[in-house]
Amino acid sequence: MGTKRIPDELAREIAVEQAHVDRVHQELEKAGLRADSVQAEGLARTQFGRQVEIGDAEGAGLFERDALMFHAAKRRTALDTQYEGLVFGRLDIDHAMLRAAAGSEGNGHGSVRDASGEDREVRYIGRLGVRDDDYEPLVIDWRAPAASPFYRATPAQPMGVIRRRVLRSRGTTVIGVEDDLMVPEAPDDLVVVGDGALMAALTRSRGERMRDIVATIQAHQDEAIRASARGITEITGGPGTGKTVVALHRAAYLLYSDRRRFESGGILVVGPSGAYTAYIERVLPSLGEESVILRALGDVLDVVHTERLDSPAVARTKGSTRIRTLLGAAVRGRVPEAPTEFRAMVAGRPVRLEARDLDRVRSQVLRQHQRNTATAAAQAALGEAAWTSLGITGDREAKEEFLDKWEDHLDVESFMQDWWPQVDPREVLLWLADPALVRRHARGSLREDEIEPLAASFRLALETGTWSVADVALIDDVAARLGPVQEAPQEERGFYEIEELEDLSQYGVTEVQPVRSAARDDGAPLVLTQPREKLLAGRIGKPDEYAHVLVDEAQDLSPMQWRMVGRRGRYASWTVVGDAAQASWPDAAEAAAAREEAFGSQVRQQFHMDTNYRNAREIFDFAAQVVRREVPDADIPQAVRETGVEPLELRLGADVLASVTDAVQSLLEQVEGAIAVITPAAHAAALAPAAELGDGRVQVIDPMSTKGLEYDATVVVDPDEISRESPGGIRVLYVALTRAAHRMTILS
Ligand SMILES: Nc1ncnc2c1ncn2[C@@H]1O[C@H](COP(=O)(O)OP(=O)(O)OP(=O)(O)O)[C@@H](O)[C@H]1O
Repeated sequence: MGTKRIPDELAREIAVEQAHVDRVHQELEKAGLRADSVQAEGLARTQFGRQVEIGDAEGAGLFERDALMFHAAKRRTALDTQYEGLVFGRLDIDHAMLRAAAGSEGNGHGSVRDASGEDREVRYIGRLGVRDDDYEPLVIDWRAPAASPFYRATPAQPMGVIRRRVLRSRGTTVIGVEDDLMVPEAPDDLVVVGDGALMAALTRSRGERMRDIVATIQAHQDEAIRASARGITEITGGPGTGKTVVALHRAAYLLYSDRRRFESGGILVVGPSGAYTAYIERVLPSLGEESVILRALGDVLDVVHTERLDSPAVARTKGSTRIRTLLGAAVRGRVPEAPTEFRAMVAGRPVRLEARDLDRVRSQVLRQHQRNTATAAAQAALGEAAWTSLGITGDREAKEEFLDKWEDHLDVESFMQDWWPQVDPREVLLWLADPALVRRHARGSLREDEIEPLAASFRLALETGTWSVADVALIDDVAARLGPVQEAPQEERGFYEIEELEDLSQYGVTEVQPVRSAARDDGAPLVLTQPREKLLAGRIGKPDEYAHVLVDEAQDLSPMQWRMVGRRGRYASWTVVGDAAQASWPDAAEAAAAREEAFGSQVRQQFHMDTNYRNAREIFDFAAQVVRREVPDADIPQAVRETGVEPLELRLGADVLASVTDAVQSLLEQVEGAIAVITPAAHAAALAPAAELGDGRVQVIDPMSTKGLEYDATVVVDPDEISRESPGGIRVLYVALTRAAHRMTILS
């Protein structure tokens, strides 16, 4: 590790690095001017067919591409002003050392020759690759093979690296450097400053958003990031081991290594909550990648967005595959309010079909078709049944005439509209607000004590106009059974009319009343104020499919949620991140089975993370002790950082808000960043005002919503109640106790 030097020396080193960073930016400005004319062509080439060069840092195409990509990225995100510096690393490599180690001629990667010696090479590492007019690399993309020693070199295996330096910048200004020495003694011309970049990064205060770790990725993390894109990559490890951040860097790496496949096929990242997606949303843009889709479990469908959670018991009923019996029967059953009898004169013959006949036809059609795409099949089958009901045998001509008339008959057409309507999958769930219907369709697959609470949850949806997070997977399941809702021909016409009308704006017509969709039957304008309308807003299409699916906090997906995510990754490779000891889904075996089904028989590779980078050792020891009591086989990592401050255990007074306020006030003085008050539902209302403390630095949050998040400090309120209220029990408490980086106060 490095030794501290006098500030003068640090200033000189910073000035050296600043000169290089300036040069990179000058070059980029030039490249920017050039890129304007070639960008479109260059990007097109990247997407269609120059993949051969990727992975070869020497390839001219790579750098050309990178400069172009950078240009695009610059326009989109202004990497340097919003994030932490385009150039963040420097390697000083000694090729003689490398030759001695390998017994061969170096690795031949593109290099910047150092004037001080033939064998010395300086290599700069950055968020994207840039080269100068002579195609000399000024910065190498962190994902290129030539950047790999930056992450993999260790004093035991230096890979030719003498000194690894991390540059810290603000905007385009270098404000600090931190060195790690890979050889026992630095050569005289190499100054070593700082105590190592990792510790410096870990000690910093936490903001509202997760930061990338591109400057300090550790060797074992790098292996998972650069692992093969094929099959299923599982990343496990205890709290704070960097699973999430590693997985996100892996997404950026996959885009780099096979841009054509992953940009056009898409990468989907699924996380537990909206708070989680908001927390991680900066990481990929800070690496220059914006094409990844982030979705919380309540947001997987395009038209339903929800954060509302069911009670644990109802969520458990909805998450289990047992509910599929109910959903299947509901989809195959009668549409409530559909007519139960058909009567008409067809081809001069009186036809009468009773409920029994109608049911038989429906069952027969649904054995072979999805309801929403089977209207024609249902009408034809009904015609056959109608003819049979007349009891006429052997008269083929009469039958043909009858079926011809049947096809165009107005009574039949209007009957079909009521009997075989297009069904939105969400309506099926609303039918289940009736407990009698739930009981009938469940056919014993649900316990009696599950039925009324389940039905009540759909009545609650009808009252509030909101779905729950667990409902989303049910809607998706029903949608897969029903098939896509077919748009009525009139609606299509309405749609075109609107488009045509929109053209009128060119002629000065500014306000357009769309013909159909903006008016309800009673003529009132369509404003989604009715809960039912809110619940059914938008159209549920076919699920999008992705080339790669990344699931974080995978231990929490219910079996039904695995099926939902699985529908989006049927042809995908996967990265799956989780820690069983933090699970809130109680039935691990059932979830595992659903997960296996989603993965299919693809090859597996596994990576295990065992260093906790988040929690100070004192905080993590406390949490580990708690979880070990009930989960003896929990995967417990080693925390790397100490603060010398033990968690503070205090009594929760009768006035809970006063107790929490005192604790928060004290923490506000000790840390600079975000503080969370993690409270069970029982105290949530009383503690809401605590969010007003500390100028937006304090958040009051329930334990489940803290999954994947972290803070400088936390106040964990009533830990016993936290484990009592959740079916995950102590595991959820363990999550709550592992969110703080620097300070934790527990109010028992
Ligand atoms: N190599 C690294 N350099 C700097 N910081 C790191 C590194 N690895 C991890 N961290 C930091 O450690 C913290 C925990 O990382 P992360 O949230 O990815 O862990 P996790 O394993 O997903 O945790 P949990 O399971 O508790 O949600 C983050 O602040 C992350 O930035």
